[in-house]
Amino acid sequence: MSSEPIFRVALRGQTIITIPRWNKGTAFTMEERKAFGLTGRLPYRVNTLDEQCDRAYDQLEARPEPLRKNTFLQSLKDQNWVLYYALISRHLEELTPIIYTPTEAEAISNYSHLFRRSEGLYLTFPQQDVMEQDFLEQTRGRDIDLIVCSDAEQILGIGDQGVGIATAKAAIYTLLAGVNPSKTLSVTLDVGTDNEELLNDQLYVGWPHKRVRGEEYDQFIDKFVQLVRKHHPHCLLHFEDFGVNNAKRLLDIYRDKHAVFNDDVQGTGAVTLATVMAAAGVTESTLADQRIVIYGAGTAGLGIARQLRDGMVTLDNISISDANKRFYMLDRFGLIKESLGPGKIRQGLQEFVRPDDEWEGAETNDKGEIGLLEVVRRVKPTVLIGCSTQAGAFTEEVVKEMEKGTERPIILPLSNPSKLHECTPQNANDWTNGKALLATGSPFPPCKMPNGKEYIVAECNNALIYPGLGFGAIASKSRSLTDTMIIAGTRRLAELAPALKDPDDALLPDFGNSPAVNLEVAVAVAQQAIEEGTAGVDWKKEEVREKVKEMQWKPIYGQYVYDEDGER
Ligand SMILES: NC(=O)c1ccc[n+]([C@@H]2O[C@H](COP(=O)([O-])OP(=O)(O)OC[C@H]3O[C@@H](n4cnc5c(N)ncnc54)[C@H](O)[C@@H]3O)[C@@H](O)[C@H]2O)c1
Ligand SMILES: O=C(O)C[C@H](O)C(=O)O
Ligand SMILES: [Mg+2]
Repeated sequence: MSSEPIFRVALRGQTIITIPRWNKGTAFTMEERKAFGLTGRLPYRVNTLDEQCDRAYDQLEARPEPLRKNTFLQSLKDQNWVLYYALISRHLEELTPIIYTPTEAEAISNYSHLFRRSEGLYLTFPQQDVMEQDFLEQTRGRDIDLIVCSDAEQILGIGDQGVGIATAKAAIYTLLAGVNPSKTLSVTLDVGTDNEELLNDQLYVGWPHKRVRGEEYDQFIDKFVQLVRKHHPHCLLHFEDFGVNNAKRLLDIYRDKHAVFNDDVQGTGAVTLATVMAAAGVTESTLADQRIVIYGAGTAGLGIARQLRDGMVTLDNISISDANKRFYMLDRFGLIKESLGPGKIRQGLQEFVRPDDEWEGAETNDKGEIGLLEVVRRVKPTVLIGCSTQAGAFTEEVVKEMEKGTERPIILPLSNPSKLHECTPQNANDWTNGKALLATGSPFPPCKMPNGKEYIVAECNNALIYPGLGFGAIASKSRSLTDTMIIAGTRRLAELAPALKDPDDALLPDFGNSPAVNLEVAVAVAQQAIEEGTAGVDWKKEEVREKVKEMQWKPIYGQYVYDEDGER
């Protein structure tokens, strides 16, 4: 007996082949073609999904530039979801960087010029009087598990792009965790842009207006969040690439009221904690043993600091104030120290401010600021993390200075896309004679070690964990995604680090294994949710894995039966 799922579908003819959720193209069987009025709409030959993947892959390979591949895959997604996800799943390591980081950054910065077809929901500030109608137009009667939203103010490291990103992040949830794409919604919250180039571009498709800020902005966001809460109280609401003054602030406002998740704060914090845990395993030290310098104290920098700090408190049993002392944060005014004053010390950073007397006699610039080299010289960090968007900030001098103070420097240049990395892994490897333990935000090829061997550079990108964190919460019908659920997922990821078996191996599992890794994370998160009473299911601990697996959407077609009362 076939285990193929059966779908009862109420659409026929031209309609069914133009809806990507239902379209099978040449894979509609002869029986389906007859039942759905398709015999004359398709050429004779019935293809398997494998054959369709081979054809699409050949077409893709005919396009040499990554951006053209991205455009091709975008149109495939507009035509046929199963084929799109099946194709990418079969070439995961090659094609994830095409639909996601780093190529997606290029696609987003060219969004208005590459624009072909709209995707998801666009909520625009001047049209907010019809926000609820627009929202219901796309969600009425739908069972929504996940909403990914962005106001596109700080897209990766490329800044204010007006519109973009939410759709790529949602696709990764499906690809790597198995979130059903028909139960997701990507939302662009268009509140304008301060990007002059876009404002002056006749072809810019977003609202050509300066960004709305302050109370008006907050009211707009609140109106949207209240709609989500009213119509889909159980869905996970994922915030992506909001600006530094909004990301953490909005998370704090809404996290007690709904299951919300900020990927740049929490996802980045989690994947970085797992990486540092694995590196500490290699150096046979604890988290609390580390001296950590974070260069770039914005959304990601603060999220990482807090997550690593909470990791020390939970896993190493030290007090919060002791843990805070392990951190040295730098931003555009150099080291974050007391005398910078509140104007330069952002909300949330107070816990990590260094006392001035600790820095007496330090080398400063003419404004009294203490730079990275001096901090590294004095602190002798064991961990150096970059999330500053400043390409090349980890210079040879800085890295060599770090190497003098620690045997295995843990260096994580996390700024995306690739061209914004604080240093290349190969440079860090060369400058430390192969001693550095490395992970980067975007994919990089392996480093050549001085002994001729290759060192695999782990990809410390939140995509290795956020799909699993989110799916764990969705599957267990959790009312919130708590810090303890995030720690549970992070610990599971850290346990899977290849470096724990072989210290010369990568600090994180390979991206090619990311679906299996995200499943492990989702199971750990769901188990934790059940244990702490956040979950809305009453599964026994030992059945969680099977239940989570059963809920995963897979890119296979299934069999269609025509039914007037069926799905649309
Ligand atoms: N690897 C990942 O998973 C991951 C996740 C999130 C963000 N990121 C990357 O991290 C970078 C920052 O993202 P964000 O959302 O935190 O942006 P952000 O704008 O909130 O933070 C960037 C910070 O860097 C600071 N900065 C700018 N110039 C500096 C300088 N010369 N010296 C020191 N600090 C400087 C800014 O003042 C700001 O505080 C981006 O490139 C983003 O792609 C990576
Ligand atoms: O999008 C990514 O690749 C990771 C992260 O969310 C970022 O903003 O850089
Ligand atoms: Mg992001």
